[in-house]
Amino acid sequence: MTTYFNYPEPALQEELKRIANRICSPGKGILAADESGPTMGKRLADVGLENTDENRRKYRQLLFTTDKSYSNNISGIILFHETLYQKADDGTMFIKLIQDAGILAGIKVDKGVVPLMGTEGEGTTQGLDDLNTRCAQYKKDGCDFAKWRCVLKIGKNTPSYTAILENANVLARYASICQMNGLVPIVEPEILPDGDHDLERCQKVTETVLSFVYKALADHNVYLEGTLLKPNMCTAGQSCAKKYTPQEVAKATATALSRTMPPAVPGVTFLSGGQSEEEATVHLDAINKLTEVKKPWTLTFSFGRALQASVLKAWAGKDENIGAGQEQLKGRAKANGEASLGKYEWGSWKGLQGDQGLFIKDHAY
Ligand SMILES: O=P(O)(O)OC[C@H]1O[C@](O)(COP(=O)(O)O)[C@@H](O)[C@@H]1O
Repeated sequence: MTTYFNYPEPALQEELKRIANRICSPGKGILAADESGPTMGKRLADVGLENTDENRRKYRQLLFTTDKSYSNNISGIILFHETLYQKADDGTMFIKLIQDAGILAGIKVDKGVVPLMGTEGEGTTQGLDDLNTRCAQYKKDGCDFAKWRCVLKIGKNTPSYTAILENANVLARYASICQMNGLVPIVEPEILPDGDHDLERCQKVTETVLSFVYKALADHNVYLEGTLLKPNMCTAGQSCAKKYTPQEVAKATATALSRTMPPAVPGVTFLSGGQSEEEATVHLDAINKLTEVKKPWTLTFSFGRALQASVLKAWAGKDENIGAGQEQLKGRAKANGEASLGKYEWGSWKGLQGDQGLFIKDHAY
């Protein structure tokens, strides 16, 4: 084994670091609006709408025509391929609306989860084959960062060594291809909340998974200052009888990160993973308020469901409700922005969806 390797050229390092640090601007986080077609179909069905191109476009238009003040709390938006090339009613490209609001555009580049043979229902994420070409095009088309999601399951025998190793490696390979093309990779090894495991088990699995991820990133010469991590918060399984306080969740989460994640990484952008909107905000706030564990990174949000559930409910597919939906987006984004600074007053913005859980069983895809 040789220990010789190169980091990216200085100009590329600067570019990647600049993007990652901008996403981590104080009081800001990411709106994950990158739901794939089938996932968006479920969201639209919840408000009685058909999963058509036009309904998806109209919903995303609502998000991106929110008045620019939402950029006080949103530094980046993750898009799905289709959305990147869609336009508003007046012909303006969505990506232009996003950039004009001072927000960075990101793109989901994975192509979904496929089964891993010989495992107990585990999977890996595909999409590497043409990734280099796609990343080069996305950069040209205005994207500054990318996202790739892997899923791991907690069970008696899972996650298996096979799944942990394979998912860490595919994330590292994805990250290196993104960086070669000037895109900051958001590395997302999501440990699903399904199951009756307790908080400690989730913390231990998170520590193991993240230690493999950072070993793989090192093995692939990934430039850590130009990456972001999108992990699950450490919570007990959805069907665990024992309930934990936000402070306990915060301590488990911060401890798991402090044991595995290098300080060179600028930030953590948590996924919401089926928590209610308010629960995800309170947990993020508790993590930032915690003082007893070292946290040398920005700790913020990259929520999908927990930023959009109230928006969808307020909109309900009706033009006259567009403004009401946008108010929900601004309110929740502001609450999460405060939480990313540890300054959220719990319960001060319940939104329409508030405490209602957003859990989807086996949310592989
Ligand atoms: O199943 P899909 O369509 O890939 O969506 C998965 C979703 O999971 C996320 O990674 C995290 O979303 P949540 O915050 O709702 O857990 C989103 O970015 C993405 O939209």
